Amino acid sequence: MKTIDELLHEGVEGKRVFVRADLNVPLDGTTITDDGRIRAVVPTVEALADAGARVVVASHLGRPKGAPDPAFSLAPAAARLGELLGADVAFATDTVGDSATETVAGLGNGQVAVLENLRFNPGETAKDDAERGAFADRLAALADLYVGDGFGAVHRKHASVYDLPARLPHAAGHLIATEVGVLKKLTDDVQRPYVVALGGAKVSDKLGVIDHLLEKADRILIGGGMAYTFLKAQGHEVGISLLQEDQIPAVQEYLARAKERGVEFVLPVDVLVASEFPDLKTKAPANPTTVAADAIPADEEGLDIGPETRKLYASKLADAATVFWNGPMGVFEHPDYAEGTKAVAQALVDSPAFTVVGGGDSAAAVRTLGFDENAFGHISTGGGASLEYLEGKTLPGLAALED
Ligand SMILES: Nc1ncnc2c1ncn2[C@@H]1O[C@H](COP(=O)(O)OP(=O)(O)OP(=O)(O)O)[C@@H](O)[C@H]1O
Ligand SMILES: O=C(O)[C@H](O)COP(=O)(O)O
Repeated sequence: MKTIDELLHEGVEGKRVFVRADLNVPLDGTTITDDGRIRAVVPTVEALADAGARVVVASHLGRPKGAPDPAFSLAPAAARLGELLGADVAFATDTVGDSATETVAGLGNGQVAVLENLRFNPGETAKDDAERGAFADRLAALADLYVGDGFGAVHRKHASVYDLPARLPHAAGHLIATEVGVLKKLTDDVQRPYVVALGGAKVSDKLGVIDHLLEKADRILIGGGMAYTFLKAQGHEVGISLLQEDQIPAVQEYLARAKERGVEFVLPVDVLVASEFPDLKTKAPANPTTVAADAIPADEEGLDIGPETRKLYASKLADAATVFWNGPMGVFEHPDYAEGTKAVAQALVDSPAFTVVGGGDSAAAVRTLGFDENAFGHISTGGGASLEYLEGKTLPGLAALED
């Protein structure tokens, strides 16, 4: 894979360089609530601009339906990028239309522009190769070179991620190089004990990675909304907790395989429950109660791990040499259900292990709960991308940069 350093060495002055970033940041209206993904692409944009390139930054944001939708505009992200660079950043109000063409044509050497959300065009995410290719052709007309640096989106076979690099000389940016370097350590030469903490809500998305981790990890801690499918698979009632009934047989198979292979699976021993999901807007007190994990009342749902589980998980993380953590332990957005996530984050901060946090929500949780991101070994900008990398899948956006 050619690196951006090689590209810079060859010279980029006056060249139009298309940087595929992942500026898919959480927004509250037009306010960015966590700018981690924008900060992560700054070194690449800065290096190119300093070398005199005309930098065209492009990204998706959210999942608009292939047509312009102001709620998903990249304008706030473009403004934030300008603040971080300390420079004016031009903004094109479309992706391949007149605004994009004029904005790119107006760039001087060392200047930066951001295009509007790539997913406003149906060609970006089209399943049909020809439709994606036609959009990629139009994007290619805007640039001379391509730099892939949107690690969070490399698992998507989308026009700007997969088809465009085939049409332009290309290289990997600094962020992709860092992310791949760190995640490679977890797949190739991991230091043991290797402990994995998994939480969050998307059980079915994460089963693939558990399948893979059974071959790699020494211990797997399960929390968050995932825990209830595991508790149910062990024969416990889980009330009205998040449950993926169709995944129970797969989970049972994993629990059995873990036993055979000597991989320790750790499940919550107690949980915080309430009869309804908390109000995340008003954050009104939720008054949860603590119950044993095998005694969840029929009309209540589990929303965080309990105090005994917090202690247990901290002790199970304490002797690790490597930790990978994906997914919050509870509904951390509400203060009454943030303690489990805080306890795991604190255990990682206290640990001498090499710690990697993966997943958009987990990374945002770490920052919004007030932890210093430098206290972790690495905070990945990839959610699905980091999981699919660990699963050993071929990621279209990395494969496209290989040749
Ligand atoms: N017990 C629970 N019941 C319901 N939802 C929960 C529970 N525990 C955690 N969650 C929710 O899970 C969500 C995060 O899950 P998700 O699987 O998306 O995490 P992630 O892997 O960090 O992020 P992503 O994959 O989106 O990058 C949070 O919004 C949190 O409120
Ligand atoms: O948030 C993410 O994981 C990436 O930006 C990819 O977004 P997507 O899941 O909408 O493709």
